[in-house]
Amino acid sequence: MARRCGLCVALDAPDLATAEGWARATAPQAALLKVGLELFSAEGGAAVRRIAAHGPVFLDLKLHDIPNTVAGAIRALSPLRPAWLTIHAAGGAAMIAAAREAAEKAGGGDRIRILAVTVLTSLDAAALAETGVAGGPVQQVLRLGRLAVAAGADGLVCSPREVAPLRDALGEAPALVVPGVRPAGSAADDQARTATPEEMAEAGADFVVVGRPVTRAADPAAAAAAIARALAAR
Ligand SMILES: O=C(O)c1cc(=O)[nH]c(=O)n1[C@@H]1O[C@H](COP(=O)(O)O)[C@@H](O)[C@H]1O
Repeated sequence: MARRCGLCVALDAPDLATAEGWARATAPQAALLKVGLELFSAEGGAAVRRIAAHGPVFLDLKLHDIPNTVAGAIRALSPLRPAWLTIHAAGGAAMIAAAREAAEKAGGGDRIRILAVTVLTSLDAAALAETGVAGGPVQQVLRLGRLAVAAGADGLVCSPREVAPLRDALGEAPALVVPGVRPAGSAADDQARTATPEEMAEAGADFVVVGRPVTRAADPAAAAAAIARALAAR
């Protein structure tokens, strides 16, 4: 049976008023609302608290540091109660395990779920090779995905192209969260590994993350509704 795939709207705004306007417009279509580095850097924890009034929050800070520092950051963030929080899988098994432990200690039944970012969707094979990683994105995503799930990550962030290989390798349990999704005809922007919502339909993702195609549309509510319809029509 096909999984339900929800829309996560990336609220990448320079201020809370703009982000909250997008949240209000898109919340009826959105399974998650994402507060990322730009909004959090501008507005701090107030952004998470305010956006949480419109729907479950995915706090995307992509933590990447030594285990003790990441665990401390998660303790400090835990009063904000985001549903999901990102760390970088490249931080290694000990860092991922420390993140999971900190999330468990911080919180009851609705603890923060840890998502490990594998290979950023803005990197193509050549850009990845420049960082010293040979073998291409799929191989590296599988390597980091296996490591992260074994170390305690609840889910993974990957590009549309790696969803099917990750499901084959890791089964149904880990949540797969997929940015880089672009409706047909919309600009790729700085994303390198993309697919349309329709192409995502059967691939087995739990959430697609979409920012600019929604937030820069003339009518963000209509753009979100169109993507939600495309995801549901599988
Ligand atoms: O962790 C993420 O959400 C993320 C990981 C990744 O590899 N690529 C990626 O684009 N993202 C985020 O997903 C969103 C994509 O936004 P748009 O490119 O505007 O749709 C941004 O908020 C990015 O920070």
